[in-house]
Amino acid sequence: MDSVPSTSEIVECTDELDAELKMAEYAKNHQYMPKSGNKYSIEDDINRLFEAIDIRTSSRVSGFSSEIGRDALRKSAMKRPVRVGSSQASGIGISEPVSLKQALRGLCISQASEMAAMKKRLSKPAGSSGVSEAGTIKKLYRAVVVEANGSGIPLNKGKGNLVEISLVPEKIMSNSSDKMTESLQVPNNEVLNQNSRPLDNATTEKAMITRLSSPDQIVPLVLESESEVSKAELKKLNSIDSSSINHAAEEALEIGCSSIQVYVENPVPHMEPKGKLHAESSLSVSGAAGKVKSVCETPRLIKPVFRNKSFIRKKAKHESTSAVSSSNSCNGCLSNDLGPSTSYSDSQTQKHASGNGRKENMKVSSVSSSTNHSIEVNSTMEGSSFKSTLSSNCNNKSKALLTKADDRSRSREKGEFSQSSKSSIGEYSCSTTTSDESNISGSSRSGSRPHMSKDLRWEAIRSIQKQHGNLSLRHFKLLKKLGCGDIGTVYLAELTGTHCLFALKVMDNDFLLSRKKMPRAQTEKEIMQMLDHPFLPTLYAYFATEKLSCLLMEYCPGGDLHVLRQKQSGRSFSEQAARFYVAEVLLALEYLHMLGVVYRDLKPENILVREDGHIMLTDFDLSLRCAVNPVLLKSASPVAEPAEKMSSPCSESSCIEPLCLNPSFQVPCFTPRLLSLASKSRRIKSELATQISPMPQVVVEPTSARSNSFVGTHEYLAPEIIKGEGHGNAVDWWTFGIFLFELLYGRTPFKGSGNDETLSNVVSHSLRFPTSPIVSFHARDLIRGLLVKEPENRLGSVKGAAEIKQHPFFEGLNWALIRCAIPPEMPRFCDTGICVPTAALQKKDSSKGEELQCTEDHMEFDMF
Ligand SMILES: Nc1ncnc2c1ncn2[C@@H]1O[C@H](COP(=O)(O)OP(=O)(O)OP(=O)(O)O)[C@@H](O)[C@H]1O
Repeated sequence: MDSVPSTSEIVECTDELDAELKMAEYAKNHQYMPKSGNKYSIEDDINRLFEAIDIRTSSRVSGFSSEIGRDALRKSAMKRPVRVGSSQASGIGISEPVSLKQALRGLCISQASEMAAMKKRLSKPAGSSGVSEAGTIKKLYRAVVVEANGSGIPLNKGKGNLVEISLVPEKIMSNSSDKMTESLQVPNNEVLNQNSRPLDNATTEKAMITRLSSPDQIVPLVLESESEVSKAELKKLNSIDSSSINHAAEEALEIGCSSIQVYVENPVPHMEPKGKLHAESSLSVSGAAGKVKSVCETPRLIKPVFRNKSFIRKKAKHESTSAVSSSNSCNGCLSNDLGPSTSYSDSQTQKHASGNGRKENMKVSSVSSSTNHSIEVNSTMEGSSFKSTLSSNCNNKSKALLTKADDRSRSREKGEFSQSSKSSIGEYSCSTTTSDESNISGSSRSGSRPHMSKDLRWEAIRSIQKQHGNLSLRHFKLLKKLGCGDIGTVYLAELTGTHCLFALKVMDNDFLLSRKKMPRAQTEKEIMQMLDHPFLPTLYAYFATEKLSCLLMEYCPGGDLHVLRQKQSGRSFSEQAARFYVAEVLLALEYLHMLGVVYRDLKPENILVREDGHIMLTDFDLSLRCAVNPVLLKSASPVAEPAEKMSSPCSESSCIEPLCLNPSFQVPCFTPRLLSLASKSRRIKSELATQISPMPQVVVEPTSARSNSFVGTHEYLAPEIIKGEGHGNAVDWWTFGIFLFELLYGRTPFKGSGNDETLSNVVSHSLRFPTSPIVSFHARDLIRGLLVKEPENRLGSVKGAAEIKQHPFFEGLNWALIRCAIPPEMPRFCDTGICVPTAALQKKDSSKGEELQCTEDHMEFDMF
């Protein structure tokens, strides 16, 4: 296991750069030194940033410099490439031959601006805001520096109005391993009837959260020794705060779990299988069904509106969105119906004919499930996890579905619903790079999450906080169970009185502690706190009681890609559809890598489909946190960039077609079209490339991250993980290759008859493509590049996502606007049962009787 330095390292081997840097250094020393102690100009900042990313020196300097200003700059520089990456992702790369300094200025200018703004704020008299100077500095410092105090406790406990900026984690999570013998389970059937049981404490019934004990569930195991998980970890988990992330431990004691209000009918009989876990609960899950009338309104696509719009049920005032700004659109307040709007109009979506205030009954039935097991090498455990279910919200009537978690039941749903035998290997050991578990830079404040800043759910949360203080479980109505994973159960929850819907992940602290899964829960929480990306979930709040820890997340109603794939003809996606999904996943992975997160558990089951048809990559408890350092590389393949640009079908600079690449330099767009032959095209591209000075490329990939953990999913495990050779970021590119393969061919390439055979195949079998369906050369070529067994030769291992994005398979794709592209498929709520005619539904229900019976044999209850 290699150790990874936590320092920034910029690699640039050209003399030109040396000269530039020397010039910058000279300029810094002779001209740009600030005249006074605190009067810095932007130019100064730029030069300081030069210094901060100095190739030679920074590589030798500790990443934890005690010199705050320098450290902040370095971290800013580290953060900066995230934006650069975004811009690359947006196809807004530097396209003209400019000097290195110009290029770096371009890269650093906003950093400098930020610094200038900060300094301005710093120079503000402390008294003006009533805050001490020290406090102000502390806040500002916090805003740009990832804390590494090891405690996980931010300097400011989120009480101020500090806008925090998520930055790159400096260190990897501490070595930890999970040896689990049991996982959370789910109830088979539950009915949460809002209507018949009005929300008040008098009528609140206890709900039970059950855990199934599925023989198929294999649990994460411990490969490496780990320090004992203790109460201290729980404390740490709960101690992290940020504005709307509430720490309600104290409050929890006050309110207890009885504050969870769930309306149920006919509680499920208490089953007590072997290895059961019992606990008194304040939640109850019922097996009987209330009924929800539902009207399916097929989504009418006018213009894709990105996120936010459908999880708030209250009628909202119109908010227009444009293609470009749609990601910020908040169409959140909808009707009083349960669930999201089905209209995709950018301007009229919020006008939902809802049954104003009318309460609905929900019928929760098991329809779809997918296995998503965790595996442990040294020990196995029973259990199973759930796949997403869809609670739909067609205008007046809705029927929510509940998935259940038994493999046997899944197998019986074959043909119609998802069935996945893929299991996540959850060994949680560790890594290499120095890690500071307290590096939590994220904040749940909407202000620090630009792409979600207009989301009305933030407002709803704030309003509750204003009225009641901290957010806690008592503020939510749990509408139905969405699924159950290794570390928690996810519910569809409504913030009472706001009509805002969320996915609420509830974790049992005792369970986490006893199963040594607390580190996983903490990892997930810490990672989610950092996220602010259209294809990654937003964490609205975290709160905890003595018994429970809760993550309040964005609700994603469209099921997962595994389920969706099963529904395709031939059980595989068309190439166009696959390209769309993998492209969005690629952007999500790129972003995660920039944050120092190696995802490690990519598979269709972990990719949820939003209401708008775009994806959301979830599940970070097996991810690896590590140091990531911006690296400046001189382009080794000057052809690549121009090639991408040459591939554009359109030269209109104003073109905003998502699938149209907008060339940023003047090349006649017809040229490559006229020279359609590949060889001619390549030659032209090559010639053009020589006319363009290749620019150094900033790469922000955790290329040196190493871990020996045995983590992943059998069919998706990279050879280096299986061989125990230690792994790094390249594992995500391997899994990305398997993922693309599965989407296109409907199966994974190395699957054997059993897990052992699968692992053996991964290591020793060469890649073979099925003859059917027909898949293009480019797609196969990309898969081939990704499924290279030696990680160092694998596509993406050096330059990360940037390398992969340049592959011809993605030719013509506008990365910047893919979030506005029309998805291959819009979630059809009917598919999940919401609009299924009664007769059909009854048929489904009766067909599930046997399955439920089987499931119950392995059911155990864990009452929170
Ligand atoms: N934000 C969400 N919106 C809708 N459904 C969700 C959301 N998050 C999770 N789910 C559903 O809940 C299920 C359980 O999720 P969870 O993340 O707890 O477990 P998992 O995905 O099985 O992974 P793991 O066991 O590794 O934690 C998922 O499979 C998914 O179906």
